[in-house]
Amino acid sequence: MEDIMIKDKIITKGLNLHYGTNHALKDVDMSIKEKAITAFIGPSGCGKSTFLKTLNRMNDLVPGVVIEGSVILDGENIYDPRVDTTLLRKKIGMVFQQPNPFPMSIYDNVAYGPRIHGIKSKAKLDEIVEQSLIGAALFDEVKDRLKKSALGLSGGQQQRLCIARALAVEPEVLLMDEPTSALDPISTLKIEDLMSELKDKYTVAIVTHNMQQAARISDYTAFFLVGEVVEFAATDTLFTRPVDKRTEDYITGRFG
Ligand SMILES: Nc1ncnc2c1ncn2[C@@H]1O[C@H](COP(=O)(O)OP(=O)(O)OP(=O)(O)O)[C@@H](O)[C@H]1O
Repeated sequence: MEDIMIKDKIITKGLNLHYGTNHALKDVDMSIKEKAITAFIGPSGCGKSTFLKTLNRMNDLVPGVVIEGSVILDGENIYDPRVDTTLLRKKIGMVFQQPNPFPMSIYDNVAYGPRIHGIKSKAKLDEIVEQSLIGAALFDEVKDRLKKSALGLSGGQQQRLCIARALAVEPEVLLMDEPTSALDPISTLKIEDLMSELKDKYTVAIVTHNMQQAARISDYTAFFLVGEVVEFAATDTLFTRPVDKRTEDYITGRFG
């Protein structure tokens, strides 16, 4: 019942991706619900990151890549040649495994995207920076040193800064590729808490190696195996009553 009422933000249909001769995604059909967290799990090399990156066309520039099928965002195929990828990536932001702040001040990191999109007013930028840092649960820790280098922050703070940087251009979807795998347990918990807050406003998709993390924070989970989605369900269902034997073997730690 619940599934019917929640809107699909992104739908993939018959999505295939080849890196040269490597068929990395095989006929992936999936729906990513609006304002929910969807997690992608599965053993190393099964295509989780590749799938995540197809959702904002980050694989386009990989030499030899061939992508077939469609990725429908709010009813429109993002692989339509008329789509402006800069605007697409404004709408669908991304956070990577290693925090990657630019070598500039905390303020300038967050203001970077809005400036590129033409915002010049200092008052407006000040407001965006503050709101984005608040949104990323970082403001209180950095409000007295906004002009200091972002590289002086801890790893966990840097990752929240990267989230603030993504939020600053007002995205609708946030893609996160193992955002906590380089962080200590306390920073990880902070990011997990933050993600639960973010889903009130944003659609979130996360790749994680950590099944407990997927079980803790996500609403839906997809289990990938060698480029295929073996099972996709509400997280509670997938972890307690998996339908496919391979899902059961994976979540009970029999392989992976
Ligand atoms: N840029 C690339 N060029 C060529 N092959 C690639 C590229 N990126 C990934 N692959 C291959 O595509 C397959 C899927 O990789 P992908 O990184 O999506 O898996 P993953 O499930 O995210 O793995 P991991 O959990 O180890 O990050 C692998 O066989 C990988 O070697």
